[in-house]
Amino acid sequence: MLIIGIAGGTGCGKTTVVNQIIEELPDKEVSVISQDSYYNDLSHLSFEERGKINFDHPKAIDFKLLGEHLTQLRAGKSIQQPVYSFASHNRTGQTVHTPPSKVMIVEGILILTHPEIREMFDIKIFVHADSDERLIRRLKRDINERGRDIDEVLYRYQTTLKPMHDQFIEPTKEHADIIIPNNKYNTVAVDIVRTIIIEKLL
Ligand SMILES: Nc1ncnc2c1ncn2[C@@H]1O[C@H](COP(=O)(O)OP(=O)(O)O)[C@@H](O)[C@H]1O
Ligand SMILES: O=c1ccn([C@@H]2O[C@H](COP(=O)(O)O)[C@@H](O)[C@H]2O)c(=O)[nH]1
Repeated sequence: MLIIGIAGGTGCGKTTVVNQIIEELPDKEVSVISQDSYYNDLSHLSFEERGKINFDHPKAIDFKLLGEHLTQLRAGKSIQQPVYSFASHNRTGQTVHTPPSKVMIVEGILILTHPEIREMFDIKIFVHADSDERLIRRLKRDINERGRDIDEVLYRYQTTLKPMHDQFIEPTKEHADIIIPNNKYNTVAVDIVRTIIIEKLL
């Protein structure tokens, strides 16, 4: 099994890059795990209380469960990946059956901050886009797809997102084996990563 970790600040294009990489690859051979699925279970809190959580701090992530799941997958066992709802800031209670595959891609803003999780990746990738570009993309995406308004996105950006990015996320770039510049769509980098994966699948 080859486990690839793909990190980078919000809006840098991680999900887009992952989708581009797997587009032409056989479904059964490559699976994706999103760090978003491993936000802590916040069912004990009200919607208002959940909305005040700092979702950009490493403590917001259930790294224990993510580590257990990666260990199970490596041992050839399937996992039940939780499904997360950005609209309700919580796990939905549903899960996605995720079997082990030859290549597992794990993507998320904070996945390279945790030493033991980092150790589990055979290849570590950091996707880079400038912060103004990321903010523009985040505004558009969160308003169109995640049920947010402009005030919510800008408030979160100023209070937690930017400080947490500078403190925790940007420094993990130094752990990366590959840095993908993604201010513009980067088909060359996507092709290179796909080639590495195809070699593993042969
Ligand atoms: N290279 C790019 N150029 C322009 N827009 C992009 C690029 N990559 C991603 N996007 C757009 O930016 C938004 C955020 O991308 P996404 O892949 O969800 O980022 P992330 O998963 O890193 O938060 C999406 O609406 C996506 O379509
Ligand atoms: O309930 C939530 C949980 C997380 N967020 C924000 O999501 C991003 C991480 O996701 P990306 O897809 O990498 O952008 C993170 O910056 C959190 O602030 C949220 O808004 N609500």
